Amino acid sequence: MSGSSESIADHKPVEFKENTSIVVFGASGDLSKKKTFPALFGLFREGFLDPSCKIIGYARSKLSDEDLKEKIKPHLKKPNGDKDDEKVEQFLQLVSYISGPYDQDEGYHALLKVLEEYESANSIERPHRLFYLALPPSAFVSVCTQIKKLVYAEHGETRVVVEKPFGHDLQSFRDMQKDLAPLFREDELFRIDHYLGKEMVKNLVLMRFANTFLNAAWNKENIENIQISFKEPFGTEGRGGYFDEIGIIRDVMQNHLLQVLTLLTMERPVSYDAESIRDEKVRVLKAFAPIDHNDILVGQYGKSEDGSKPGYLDDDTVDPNSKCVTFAALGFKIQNERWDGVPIVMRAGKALNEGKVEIRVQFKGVPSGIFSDISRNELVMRIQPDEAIYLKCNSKTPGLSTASRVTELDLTYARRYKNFWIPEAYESLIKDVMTGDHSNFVRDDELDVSWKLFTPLLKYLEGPDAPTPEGYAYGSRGPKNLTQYLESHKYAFENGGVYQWPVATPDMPSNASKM
Ligand SMILES: NC(=O)C1=CN([C@@H]2O[C@H](COP(=O)(O)OP(=O)(O)OC[C@H]3O[C@@H](n4cnc5c(N)ncnc54)[C@H](OP(=O)(O)O)[C@@H]3O)[C@@H](O)[C@H]2O)C=CC1
Ligand SMILES: O=C1O[C@H](COP(=O)(O)O)[C@@H](O)[C@H](O)[C@H]1O
Repeated sequence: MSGSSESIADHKPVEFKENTSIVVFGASGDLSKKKTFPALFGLFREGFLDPSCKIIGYARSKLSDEDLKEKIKPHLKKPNGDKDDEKVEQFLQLVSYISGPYDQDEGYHALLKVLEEYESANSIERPHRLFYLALPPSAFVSVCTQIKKLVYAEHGETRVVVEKPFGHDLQSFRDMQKDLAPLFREDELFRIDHYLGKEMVKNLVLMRFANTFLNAAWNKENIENIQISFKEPFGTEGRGGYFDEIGIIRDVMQNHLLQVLTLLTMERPVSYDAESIRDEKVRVLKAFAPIDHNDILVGQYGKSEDGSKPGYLDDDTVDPNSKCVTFAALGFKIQNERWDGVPIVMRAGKALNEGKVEIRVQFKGVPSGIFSDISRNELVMRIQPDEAIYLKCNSKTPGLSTASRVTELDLTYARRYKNFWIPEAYESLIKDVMTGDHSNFVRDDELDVSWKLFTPLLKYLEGPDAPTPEGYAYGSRGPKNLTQYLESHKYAFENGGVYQWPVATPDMPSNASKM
């Protein structure tokens, strides 16, 4: 493992602008169509992808250039969903397709020919080649081996982007890393975790370290508990067979949510550069206590209450006795000076009552005395949908009443920032690859520590003593024991859960806490 600041810092990144070819492996697939090409289009539309670039789709499927263009075209839209036909046509001019195998030389010879033709036609001496692997992980090593052997830019710059999953557990991650590490320098590899490209996740470092009031209170003395929650309103419909081997913990917790948690809990990096940030993320991860198998709540969804939505086990591709976890709440403890004793809950579920990803930081209550039954402050950072940060605080009810009530300091992006382009996660991350900025990509040693943390839990949940997941109805909040689980981690549901965000007008002053 490299994991060292020197290896990347020593190599000053060049920006990929002109002289750039982008090869999308797995171009016939789902990710390419829905995310990779639309993100390249978004960057092109916004002027961040040089019109002199060449974009080549590569996959085994026998497609023509036109077939690929037809496949991706419906997904090339403006952020508001409108079409921009002129821009789409200009973008598609840059795109072509090569059909070839992933593990044999022939397709790569054809690819090299196209790359060299483009580079010589444009008198490019130091080519920039970006290879994006929108492929299942089983193909990563063959493709990377062939890239290195046949299309690596010997006299220019090569960057390789790989998608999660980075292994299935600690051993498989290490095996994959052992195969990939000799091929590329760590600064040439970009491991995408698309949550790191989300606007609110990118805001965490700034919010925490550029605001004295937050920074000063960000510790066990002031924070009662932390929750990171991921809710999706749909099940694994049609993907059950795939999901059965993965489960919700591998799908979003070991990667996306853990990234959020490390950014939320790490110490102040010495600078904003990629290695300083990633060093701190690794440092805090090493302070995580092993996940306690008795401090988890796992669930699997059944049919919706009205019977209209199928349960997880109704999928024909799923083993009828599967104990696959589609909902999990996990308790974390960080054993360092800042966080010792603060309960942290990460929870994620499919087929829930809504789609939402958010962070909740609940502060300690104020001393009793002048107030009775006053709510805690709670900072909510909503990652999606509709980015927002709001701080629930106590304030006098306006008017004659002196009663306290919960209100909020509210930064809702859509209200605060008008006509502002907030890039999609993949747009933002591909832009980072072009500039050579690794801050929002996952380093090898981060993965090693995170797999070390999660592998024992996964082995337990997939082993002979695995608990049977608690059932919950499709479209519900999750397992019935969730509320009790959260309360046992010191989460206080204020006013019995009456508070709704946002509430603009005080309508129930009689219910508010008395001073
Ligand atoms: N889809 C999504 O929204 C997300 C996907 N990812 C990750 O991105 C990667 C690609 O995902 P996705 O596009 O959904 O995957 P697909 O299953 O659509 O595969 C992409 C392409 O890879 C080729 N392929 C499929 N199976 C194999 C195989 N066993 N061996 C070699 N090639 C194969 C196929 O192209 P052909 O046969 O033409 O060569 C296919 O079109 C995966 O690692 C996935 O985990 C990450 C986040 C979200
Ligand atoms: O990686 C994955 O993430 C998506 C959720 O991503 P989001 O950007 O839509 O929040 C999840 O649906 C999928 O199962 C998982 O593989």
